[in-house]
Amino acid sequence: MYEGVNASDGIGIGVARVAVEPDLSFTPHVPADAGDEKQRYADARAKFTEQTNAQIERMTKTVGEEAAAIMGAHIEFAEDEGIREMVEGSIDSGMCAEQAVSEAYDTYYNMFSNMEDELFRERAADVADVKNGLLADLLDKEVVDLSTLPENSIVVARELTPSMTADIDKDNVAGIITETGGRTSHSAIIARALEIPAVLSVADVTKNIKNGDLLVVDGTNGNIITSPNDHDLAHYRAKARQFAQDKEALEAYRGKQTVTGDGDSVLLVANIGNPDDANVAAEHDCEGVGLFRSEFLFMDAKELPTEDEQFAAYQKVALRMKGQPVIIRTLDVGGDKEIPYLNLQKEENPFMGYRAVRYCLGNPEQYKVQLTALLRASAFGDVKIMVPLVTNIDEIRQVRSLVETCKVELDARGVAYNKSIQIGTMIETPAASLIADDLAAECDFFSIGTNDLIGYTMCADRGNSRVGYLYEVYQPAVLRSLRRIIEEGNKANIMVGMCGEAAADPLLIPVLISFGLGEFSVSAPSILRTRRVISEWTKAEADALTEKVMGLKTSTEVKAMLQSAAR
Ligand SMILES: C=C(OP(=O)(O)O)C(=O)O
Repeated sequence: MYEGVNASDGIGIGVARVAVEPDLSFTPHVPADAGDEKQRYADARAKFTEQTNAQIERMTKTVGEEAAAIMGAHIEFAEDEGIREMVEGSIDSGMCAEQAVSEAYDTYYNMFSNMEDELFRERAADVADVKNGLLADLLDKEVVDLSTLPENSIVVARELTPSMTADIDKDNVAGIITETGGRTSHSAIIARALEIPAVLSVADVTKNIKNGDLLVVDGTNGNIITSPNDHDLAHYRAKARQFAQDKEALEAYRGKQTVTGDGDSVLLVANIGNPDDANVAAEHDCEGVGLFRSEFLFMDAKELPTEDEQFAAYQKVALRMKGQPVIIRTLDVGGDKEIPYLNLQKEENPFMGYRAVRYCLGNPEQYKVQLTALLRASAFGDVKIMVPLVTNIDEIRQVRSLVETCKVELDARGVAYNKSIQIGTMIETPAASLIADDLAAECDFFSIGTNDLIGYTMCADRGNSRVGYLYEVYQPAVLRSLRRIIEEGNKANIMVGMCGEAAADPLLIPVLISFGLGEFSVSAPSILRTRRVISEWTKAEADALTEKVMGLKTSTEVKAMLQSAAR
């Protein structure tokens, strides 16, 4: 049995599929027969093309034709006549197919990556992908394709990136295990959004678990059971049934208003990462979107999305939410979110570095493209702009000034937008918490990003399990910060929401009700459960518990008291 971070609830029983990069090393040799060697190369090309065509077909259904078309370039490079002649020439002169393919594609890779034109430079990545694909076929190595997994697969990976999950077939994935990441890492957020049980931060799991191993993933408790016996299987099957029944019982909260036990309304909205997630959120009965992580649009692209591309994505969400609020966070790049084509310098301490609003304000022309797209989308719904990683008033003022410039430009273009679009800030740094009173005077709303706020307050990385005992929302320092932010926002009469994962923590919800949180933004699958927990607490009960909790001195005491009070 392995223990890890319980990142996404539920029980998954299935067979391991270890998604590691295959070892594509080979020993160059002189083939006995050049004709046979050319045939191996031809077979590898045919197999690669067939696999890529199948992938294009699947992606067309899941992510649309445009995104799927990108894969077409892979077929072009696999079948390119110039490259083919080069490979076959090398085979004729005595090279094995692996070496001939490797050298030919390396030549093209170097040629593309040294070109002036950015578009051509980007082709270099396609060339490298095709080389690896052909080598994998020649060496008979399996590349795990997450879109074609057999039923009841448990994906075992070092980490789960947004691009890996772009075409994941969630119906066939029974569980996820990764070597890195905590409850608020992006692997965890993705797993919860897909409602796949997940256990993260299990060291060396890609080495210790083998393809085909039978596994149980207990995402609720953070356990992985290897080689389960009949007794284990019966036990976990019963737990899985119970989990499904509990989920079914939550259906009673569908279509209901979100109110506390004594009838006070709060807003219950969803966190999303792409426009299609808005459909999922609506299916889970959200009351709007409290956080659209726009950086996922940028991370899934090969170059900066244009104004029209961004507008189309934001407009889609605005239309889907039919007038309900849609808070879109501007590009939150940096830290753990890398966007290779932005070519950001490597930094000693990326979480403290040139990221999020700092990067955006440092690249105002690029930022204006996003702000303009957001303004245009505001003509189609209640779109609000949210700024990440704010630490001082100047940043909010500069964003406001850029938004005003974009408005003038849109007026000149005769394009419609909401003239009084709201601009708010994430509160996710201790600095923002300490100046929450001043920020409240300059912002239309707050949304507390507890994922980062906990990390920055406690100086503890959310993905580092060795400091996991510090990375706790129940730490008194964090709770005092939350109380202060909510109080200052409420004093200024602006909406105060929370889009960090803590908003869906059933133990913390009474404390948040007592502090006066007005909006809970949670992952789509957490919506009904959060509505139920909110309905279980009256303000007076929440206040009584919170008064006791705020008198405690340690996170352990706080958690124990909240657990003993849980309904
Ligand atoms: C919601 C947050 O942002 P991220 O996308 O970094 O988790 C947060 O920090 O709470």
